Amino acid sequence: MESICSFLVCSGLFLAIAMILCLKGKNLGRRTKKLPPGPPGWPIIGNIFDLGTEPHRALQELKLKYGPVLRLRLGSMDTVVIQSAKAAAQLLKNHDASFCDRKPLDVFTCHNYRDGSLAVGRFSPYWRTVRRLCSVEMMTVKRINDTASIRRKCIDQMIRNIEDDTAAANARGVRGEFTPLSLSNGIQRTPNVADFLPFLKWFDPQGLRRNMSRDMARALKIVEGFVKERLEEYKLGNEEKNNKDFLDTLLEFEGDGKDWHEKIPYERIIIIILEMFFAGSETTSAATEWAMAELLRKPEAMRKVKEELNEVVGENRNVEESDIEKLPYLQAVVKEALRLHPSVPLLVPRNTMQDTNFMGYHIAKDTQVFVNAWAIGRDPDSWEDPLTFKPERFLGSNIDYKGQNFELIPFGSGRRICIDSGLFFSLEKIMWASVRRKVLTGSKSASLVLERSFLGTQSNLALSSRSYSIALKEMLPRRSNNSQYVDSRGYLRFPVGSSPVREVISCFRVDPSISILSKAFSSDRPKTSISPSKSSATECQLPPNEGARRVRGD
Ligand code: HEM
Repeated sequence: MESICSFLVCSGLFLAIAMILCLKGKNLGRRTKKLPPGPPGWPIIGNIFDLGTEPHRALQELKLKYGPVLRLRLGSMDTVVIQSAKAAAQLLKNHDASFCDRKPLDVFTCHNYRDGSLAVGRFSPYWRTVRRLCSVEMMTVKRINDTASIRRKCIDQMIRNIEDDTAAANARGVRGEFTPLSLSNGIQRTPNVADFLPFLKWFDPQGLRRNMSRDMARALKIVEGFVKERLEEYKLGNEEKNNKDFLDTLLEFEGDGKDWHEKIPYERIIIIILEMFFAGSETTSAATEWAMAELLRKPEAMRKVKEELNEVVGENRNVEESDIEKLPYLQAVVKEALRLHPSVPLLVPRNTMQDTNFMGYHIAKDTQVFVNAWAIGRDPDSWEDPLTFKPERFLGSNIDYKGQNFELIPFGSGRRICIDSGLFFSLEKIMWASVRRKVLTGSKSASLVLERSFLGTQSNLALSSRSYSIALKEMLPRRSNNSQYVDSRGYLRFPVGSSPVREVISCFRVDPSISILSKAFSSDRPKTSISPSKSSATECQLPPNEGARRVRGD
């Protein structure tokens, strides 16, 4: 008996010593490997507070001290931040295969969203399959061109809706707000501490998973309606064989014999379609608003845009998408706005697939990676006079945002680059078509409030009944240049007759279906002081096949 006891004690001691040695060895290993520099962190929380309320800015400041490759510990999550064009090229070109995974975030576990998602899903055979389907079946020049007239129609419809909503709000003497999809509000505006401190996941301390679950359920239900209608059409034999769209492709897909060998599950198809809505709506509207805001601040650039439009398009017709090639200044404005205000300043965080030697530093598997596209777009090493809005810098330059020029990466680069920059361009073009239209006259007006959020350039659009004004915190340090437009609160203001702000608002919703979604989301939001007007109410009660037609784009 005694010998058994001493055997157990000895074994226990031996195991404990072995474990301690093992842990020490691991730490020693980490210490002997060169890690990127970074600020010291607090116990448990690490560097969470170093991010501040505007992480892209805080990180840019840290770059001054620690250089373009920075290491942070956010709770238990090792994080690396890339902040120069050179380092981004190394990461997204030379080491893309090691960094093309996404970090699984807690809110995306709701309704198994992550399993069906392209944008936040893990790098996997499923991801490869859906990505390929998007490139081959959706984001083709032909598909985008074929749907030009639909976008035109949608924009016209939106202008009407906005007019109705504004009129209704004015009649009631209230302020109306058009808020972006709350689905992404929830995700993007607030960092989730449960991602950094996994033991908090159970408690969901900020209620983010709960809110996401609620909003996601509603969104998925709406999109499921589209899918069901299409399946009904199949049953009735009403589908148009020659005019297949992306939803048809997803429903009919039966595997590619390579990465995926079966049909895509119904639940995942719904997630993919939903994702196309919200990945493309706020990004595009934020980019549009920033471009307009910069132009409003730069009357000279605005004048040039108008002159170019008048010259190429003339007074009497709307801009067509085919005009875009002949509008180099307009294209330069779009690039310049995206340089200064990338819609997703830190891109979508990557996750390291394996231990990697990156620019002489050891980056361990499962490290989260931010690429600060915002800081890179303002880096004096890449850009002359980086803080000035100067579209001319792109005239005669080959620099583009398609992922090959790492000083300009608002759409990312590499395997996980945004699936679209062509459609965005088409939408921008439509925006400019609206710019050309005469702004409504009269005493009614609106205020456009752009607020930075966690990721930096999410915006809130608000309509009021006094005058057009724009509050751009980003621009306030430079507001003295525009004193004639600055009010006592530091808001930039523009008289109704001279401002195309209303037209920008008309572009805020990319598609009526998105409008339906966002109205569904915002209807019970406490800050929303405008209730759906007659027009939006009508829109929410679509006839049975209307939703499906809209997704397809009839
Ligand atoms: C101004 C417009 C847009 C901007 C600035 C933008 C920006 C981005 C960025 C920064 C990423 C992450 C790239 C990376 O990790 O390297 C991304 C990914 C993505 N975007 Fe966009 N985007 C825009 C429009 C759109 C549109 C219109 C759609 C769809 C219709 C879309 C769908 C997606 C999807 C599905 C992904 C995930 C790709 C993947 O992980 O494989 N985006 N976008």
